[in-house]
Amino acid sequence: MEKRLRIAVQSKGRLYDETMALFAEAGIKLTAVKRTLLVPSRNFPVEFLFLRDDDIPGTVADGTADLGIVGLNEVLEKGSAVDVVKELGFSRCRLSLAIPQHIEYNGLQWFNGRRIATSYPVILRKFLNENGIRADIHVISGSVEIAPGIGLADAIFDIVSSGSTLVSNNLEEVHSVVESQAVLIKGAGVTLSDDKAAILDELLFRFEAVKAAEGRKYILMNVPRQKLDEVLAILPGMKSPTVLPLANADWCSVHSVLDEKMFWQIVSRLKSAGAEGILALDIEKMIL
Ligand SMILES: Nc1ncnc2c1ncn2[C@@H]1O[C@H](COP(=O)(O)OP(=O)(O)OP(=O)(O)O)[C@@H](O)[C@H]1O
Ligand SMILES: O=P(O)(O)OC[C@H]1O[C@H](OP(=O)(O)OP(=O)(O)O)[C@H](O)[C@@H]1O
Ligand SMILES: [Mg+2]
Repeated sequence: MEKRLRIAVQSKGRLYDETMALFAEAGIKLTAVKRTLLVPSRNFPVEFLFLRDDDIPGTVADGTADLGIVGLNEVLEKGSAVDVVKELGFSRCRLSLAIPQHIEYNGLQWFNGRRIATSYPVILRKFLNENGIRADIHVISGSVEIAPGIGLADAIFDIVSSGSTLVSNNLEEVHSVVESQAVLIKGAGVTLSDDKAAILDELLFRFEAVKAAEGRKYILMNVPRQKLDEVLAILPGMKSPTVLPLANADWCSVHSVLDEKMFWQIVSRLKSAGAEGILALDIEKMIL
């Protein structure tokens, strides 16, 4: 039987969409089986094991899945024997301590003797121990941010991203403990078979190509030959911009790749230097 790399992914929730989008951009398609736990790809030797995110680190650690995609926060909380193979750059958030607004906060000592509600007791306990804080940890599995408002706790330790959940619950972030993002994990110290290692290499190669293209634009413009040097001096090309002749010999077409942010910084300079018909196109993949 053909070897497939088994990857545990979240079945639904915040990680699901971006995880599936990453595989789609990497050209990896699923067979159209809905509501199945184990779904093979129809064009790449992987199969997806759809799970709740809490179960992903353990499933990878015990070898049921070869790889997993999960938030680093869950990896740290579960303490499972897994290694991070690659940081994937999405679902960025942090685990932070937050207290009711308008409380006079005098630093971490404030937490001494307080009750802190959280779904991440392991990470919190470790942090408190390291900082010599003795506090009560009250474990709840969801809606942590309402705990202070209903008198269940004095403070919370929870996921923060934009901070809007805290604001709408009259809470203030006072200390960020862990930065998290989605990560690709494998069993700690596990050596994959040659077949599976080759599939993982190809997967990582494709993820790199997708990532390299993110935030980059392919730009094209028409430039009078006389102004070519001036325009080229403005462009920070990957290596060197491509210059192509046009039907009108006085003009040429200049192509380059640049950061989207950079595009806005230089577009008016390119125009003033004589460039016309400037186009900026999305890049789907980029192999460096
Ligand atoms: N607001 C946010 N912004 C960015 N990333 C987030 C945010 N909230 C959570 N995450 C990340 O996404 C992961 C999954 O969040 P989600 O809310 O889907 O988890 P869940 O409710 O525990 O899901 P499951 O049903 O699979 O157990 C979190 O562990 C965290 O890494
Ligand atoms: O800082 P913010 O941008 O507001 O994000 C933080 C919130 O996002 C997550 O909840 P989510 O929205 O996934 O809802 P949930 O409580 O159902 O998990 C997390 O549990 C926080 O409450
Ligand atoms: Mg969960």
